[in-house]
Amino acid sequence: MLSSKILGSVTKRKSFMNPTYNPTLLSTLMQISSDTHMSTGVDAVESNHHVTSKSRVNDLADGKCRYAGKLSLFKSQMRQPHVVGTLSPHKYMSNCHYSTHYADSSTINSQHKLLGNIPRYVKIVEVGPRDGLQNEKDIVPTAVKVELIKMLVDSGLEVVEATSFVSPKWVPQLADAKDVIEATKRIGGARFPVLTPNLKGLEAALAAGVKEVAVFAAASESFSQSNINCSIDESLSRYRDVASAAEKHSVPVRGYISCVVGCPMEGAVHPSKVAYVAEELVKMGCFEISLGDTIGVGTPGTVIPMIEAVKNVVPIEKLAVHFHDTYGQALSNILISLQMGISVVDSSVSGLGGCPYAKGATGNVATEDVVYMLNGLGVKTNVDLRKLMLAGDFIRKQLGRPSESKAAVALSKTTFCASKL
Ligand SMILES: CC(C)(COP(=O)([O-])OP(=O)([O-])OC[C@H]1O[C@@H](n2cnc3c(N)ncnc32)[C@H](O)[C@@H]1OP(=O)([O-])[O-])[C@@H](O)C(=O)NCCC(=O)NCCSC(=O)C[C@@](C)(O)CC(=O)[O-]
Repeated sequence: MLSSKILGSVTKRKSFMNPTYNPTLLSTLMQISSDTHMSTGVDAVESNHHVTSKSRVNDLADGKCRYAGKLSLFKSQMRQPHVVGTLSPHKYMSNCHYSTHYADSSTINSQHKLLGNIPRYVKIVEVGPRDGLQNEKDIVPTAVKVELIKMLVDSGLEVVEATSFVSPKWVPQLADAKDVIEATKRIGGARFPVLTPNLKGLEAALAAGVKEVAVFAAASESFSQSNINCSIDESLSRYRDVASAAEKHSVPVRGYISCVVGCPMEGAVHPSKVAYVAEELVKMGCFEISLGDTIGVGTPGTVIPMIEAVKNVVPIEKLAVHFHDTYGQALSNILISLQMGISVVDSSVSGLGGCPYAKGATGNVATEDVVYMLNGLGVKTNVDLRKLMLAGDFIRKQLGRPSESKAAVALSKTTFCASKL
């Protein structure tokens, strides 16, 4: 029902991109595209290209040939050089604005129809230092983890999941959890939750001075066994103990659910299984439930029914989404989740990540890509994309491989050199 409300017009329209059939939608898309490109264009450090583009948008807004005009503007912007600079702070920290301004009232109306439910503010939960680095082949030095966390906080992220108090035999990459937490006390300025799989983990986290924890269950039995060595119900019983002990220390507990649409061993996961675990986690006191597509197989077609099932038992305000991007579906899944009323998104700088117990799963959706999309939608995040990219650049250099963020790669590349044209 809801899925047909949200997706109905998409699936029914044959000529989606043809202005003859759907001028309003095309106009919306062109506006988003042109504004998004404009935001890239604003980064054209030494050129005034963006000024020209912006005034042309404004001129076109009241013109008769709106669709044709915007189409040609879009095309011309696609051809235009965007000298976006490199990540050297000198060039990159220029006068960039990654925001979107809508001038055209007709597009605002159509946007309202398509994007009306999207929240004005989205809280991003940065999971790179934990979810990202837990999966690295080589153990990342503590000092690098701490510098990364510092840079992420500096970019404006208000929640940075720092590490896990799990068995170092299972996840040796995070065996330095205590030292990382000690260092976060000097950083301040954000919340630094950690994962705790049992009372032992909680006790160690509390002793280290942690102020917020997360428990992690699964909607698939096989994944629960391979990730935490117990069944779903056994894990829920452990987490009840963790939650009640945490409550005594006034420490908030977040709940994760892995494999919300698919499991690497069992295949498709029924939404009712996710709803069951979500309800139990809320009953034990979790303030937020993060719905994890651990292996990144979801599409809006499977994510919508899953969220519908969960929101029947858990208020939507308590839900967060956590998408991996294995199949390139993460941003579309995030967009649909926002349309359904969710306003908390987990992501990982530079697209780091994967789960050591989910073979083949690639990283989380890149935080840079999420912020870029949200900026394009005019949704506030309080994250400075330039500074975030510096954090991404720092960690990718440390790891010795390129960023998985499409936005970061595009924005940091000099794709054309204006002087050569
Ligand atoms: C849950 C356990 C501990 C069970 O592991 P187990 O082997 O069944 O536990 P055990 O109670 O038999 O203990 C075995 C040993 O571990 C020790 N131990 C036991 N607990 C702890 C602890 N907290 N901290 C430190 N040490 C601990 C314990 O003391 C003992 O040490 P030994 O006596 O052999 O020397 C283990 O399976 C584990 O640590 N698993 C962690 C797995 C993990 O971290 N996975 C990745 C995070 S989840 C994820 O990434 C998904 C998510 C959240 O991002 C969302 C998504 O995308 O889906």
